[in-house]
Amino acid sequence: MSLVDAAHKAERTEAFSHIPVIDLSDVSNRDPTVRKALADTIRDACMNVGFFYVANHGIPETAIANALSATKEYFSLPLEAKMELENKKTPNFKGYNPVRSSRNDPLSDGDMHEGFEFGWEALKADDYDGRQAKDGAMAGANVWPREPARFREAALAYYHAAVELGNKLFPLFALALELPEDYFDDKTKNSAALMRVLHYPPQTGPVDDRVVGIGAHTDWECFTILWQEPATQALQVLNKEKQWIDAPPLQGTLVINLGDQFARWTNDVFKSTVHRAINRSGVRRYSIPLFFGTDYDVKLEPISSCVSPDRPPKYEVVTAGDYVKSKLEATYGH
Ligand SMILES: O=C(O)CCC(=O)C(=O)O
Ligand SMILES: [Fe+2]
Repeated sequence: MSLVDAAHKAERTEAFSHIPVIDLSDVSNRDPTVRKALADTIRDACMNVGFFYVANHGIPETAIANALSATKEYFSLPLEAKMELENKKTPNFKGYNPVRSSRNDPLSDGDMHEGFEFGWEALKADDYDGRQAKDGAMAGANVWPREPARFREAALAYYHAAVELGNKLFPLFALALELPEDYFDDKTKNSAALMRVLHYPPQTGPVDDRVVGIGAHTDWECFTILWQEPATQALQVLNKEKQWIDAPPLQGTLVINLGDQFARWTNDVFKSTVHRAINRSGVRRYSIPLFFGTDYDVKLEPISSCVSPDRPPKYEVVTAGDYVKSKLEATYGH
């Protein structure tokens, strides 16, 4: 069955009611049969849900624990200290955004979370490899808080581990789209990956739908690798019946969800699914998404096998950088 036929079939099947779990133990296995089987499972999730959990993802628990403890300490600083690096003062919104300053859902009254964002940077500052200089419209050096002193190193160590995982997933996404495994290699040379650490204060009592942790939105890049705090339900994913399906944290897993760049490349064969988060748990919640995009100069043109006479191109062609920049400006620039 062609990709387009498979997409049409998926669009006719029942709305999803749970998020699948995919075991990544074989992510580096070179056996073509094993890789094809893994890619098929990923393809089903990408066409039907746009979200899946990954188990045995290979990111060391210590990298997660260090990033989390530095994040908690950072967010516990006084607001004035955090506001020194407010993201509106930096090119392309690197740095800190306070509670209610972002609108992921343009119709909302501001997201009930604070965050801190940064992009690619070598772990050792003197290993600068020039990648940031290739970001064009999205250029903007990272900024780092003075306190806690270990924040930069802990956050970047996790960032690099997540980018490494992302680099292993691109060949499987290519295989799932019946493309050569190296199809995305020349489009992902500069690691256009943005990471955010997020803190959601608890919202108790009646919650106004216009002020939730993060309002209903799709992500903008190819895919997101999301770590969410154990034991705290907050993330919800919208199915085609407009039902919110809970995506609770599952022990030892990460969530992978597709974003708009993949939806545009694949003419919606891969789904960029709407989601939101609401923290009604009564305690603070933290999460760490890494948004892995294509290089900012790449044009988001539909892949030919995802277009047919009965599935004409759905999106106008834009470059990845212009797309992400316009979304950043709409989300923070008001
Ligand atoms: O915190 C979460 O679980 C979701 C975060 C998210 O959707 C985002 O930052 O785009
Ligand atoms: Fe998101």
